[in-house]
Amino acid sequence: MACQCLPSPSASTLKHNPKLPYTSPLSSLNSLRFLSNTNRFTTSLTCNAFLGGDIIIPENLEEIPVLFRSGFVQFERITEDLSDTQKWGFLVFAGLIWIYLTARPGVLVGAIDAYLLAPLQLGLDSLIGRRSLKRTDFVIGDKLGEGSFGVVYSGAVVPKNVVVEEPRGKAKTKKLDQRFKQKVILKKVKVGVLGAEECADYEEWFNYRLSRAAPETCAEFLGSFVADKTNTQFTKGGKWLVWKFEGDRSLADYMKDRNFPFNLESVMFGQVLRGVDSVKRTALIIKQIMRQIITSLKKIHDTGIVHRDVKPANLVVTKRGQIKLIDFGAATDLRIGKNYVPNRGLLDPDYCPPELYVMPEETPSPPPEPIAALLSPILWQLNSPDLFDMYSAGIVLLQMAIPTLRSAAGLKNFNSELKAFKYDLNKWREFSRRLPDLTILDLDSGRGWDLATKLISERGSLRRGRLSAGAALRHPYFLLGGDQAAVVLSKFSFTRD
Ligand SMILES: Nc1ncnc2c1ncn2[C@@H]1O[C@H](COP(=O)(O)OP(=O)(O)OP(=O)(O)O)[C@@H](O)[C@H]1O
Repeated sequence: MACQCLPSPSASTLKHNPKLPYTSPLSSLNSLRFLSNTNRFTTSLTCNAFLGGDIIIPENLEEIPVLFRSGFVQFERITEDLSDTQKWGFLVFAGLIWIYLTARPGVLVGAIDAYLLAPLQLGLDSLIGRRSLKRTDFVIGDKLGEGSFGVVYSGAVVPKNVVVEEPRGKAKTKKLDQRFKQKVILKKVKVGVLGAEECADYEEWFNYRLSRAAPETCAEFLGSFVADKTNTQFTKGGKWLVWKFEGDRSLADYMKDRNFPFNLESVMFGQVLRGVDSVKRTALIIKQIMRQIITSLKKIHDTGIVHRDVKPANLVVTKRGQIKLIDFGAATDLRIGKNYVPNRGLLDPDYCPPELYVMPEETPSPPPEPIAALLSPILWQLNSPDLFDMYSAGIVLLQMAIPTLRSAAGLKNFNSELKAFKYDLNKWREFSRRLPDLTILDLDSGRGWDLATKLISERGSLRRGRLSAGAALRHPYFLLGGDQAAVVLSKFSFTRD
């Protein structure tokens, strides 16, 4: 029961000697040894830290948890020939290495993901046939959009018992009928466009990576295929990426509606918020949307990924009121330097922060992946690349809260004024000629406005100067969780308006 360095007073001694627990940190720690087997072990180590004495070997190793026990025995074996000072030096060094490897963006977790989880995912996907999608598995519906490297279509999975006729003549797409239940989104990668295939490969890589690291933040990725023949829809050799259909409309679509944000109220909260005035309802809906956006950004930033194209058109709203990030074609993984090309700014100018790039322009091209990964915590600490997305999130907040900024022209005017005021939002407020309606942001002593000023700003000489996603979620704006309460209440309510 006892360890070698300390006398071991029995529990009753401690009880009958009122002085003992208070006489010294050592004796109080000593008394803790009786609380549990685990405590006995860890406390013995700790009290020696107070004493600067020997590392102790508990007499009864059976009584400490297996993991600790084997670690302890290993440690003793390795450090057998070292002096006490060297042993402590060794421990401190190991602690620092641990802190470094687990600091953002997570070298250790990244290595586990790259060398263990990714091959495992590949193996499992191959087993269940997810990596062997083919052209005939899908029907293509309407065109939804077109970006620089791909054209996006709605579509559906062809059920096993259904035979689909190929569209003839000019009818390039099919109307999706009742037979096709499982809706999907397909992105056709442009053939013959410089860099298109490379961008598509990156987008695929990011989708697989996020499906392991933070699946709830983005649209579910189903995989890719290469067309095996040419017809009205397909070009032989052309690549297609496929996602689960997550929702009819993006946040941009909802914001175009004059009824915004009330058109999202039932989606977000399951019902119309009764007994709350319209200004407060507006504020609650916007807060819930912002909370979801910033929570997702925190999760992807924790894995070292910066999205670089955060905007309402890239946020899909699901039927259950979840906001999902899409379009990772411009994303970069700064843990290993994936899709990071110095001097390449890719973002929509309306949402782009003044620094234009995630890293300072003088940052060199990344070294080979393992070395880049080892250096990434330093790079991340020095440059905080995640703050790039936080600026865009700030613009989304302003657009939702200030109706005149929701139109393309209104946003452009705002951006040129802000630039003239050197990205100082308070100056813009004071001197803007357009007298913006800031009612929503000024509620609760201006918490929303305060958050906006801390997201929309220059980076400053230390390259901080803006709130990270984690810090933003701790901002007083989010601390009053009325929106969260409404979400929780909606889960208990069965009435839907
Ligand atoms: N998983 C999804 N579920 C529902 N809708 C989606 C999904 N993915 C994309 N969309 C819809 O398709 C549109 C285009 O998608 P996406 O932004 O990925 O394409 P893009 O070619 O990169 O377009 P752009 O460059 O113009 O943003 C989105 O605005 C959205 O409306």
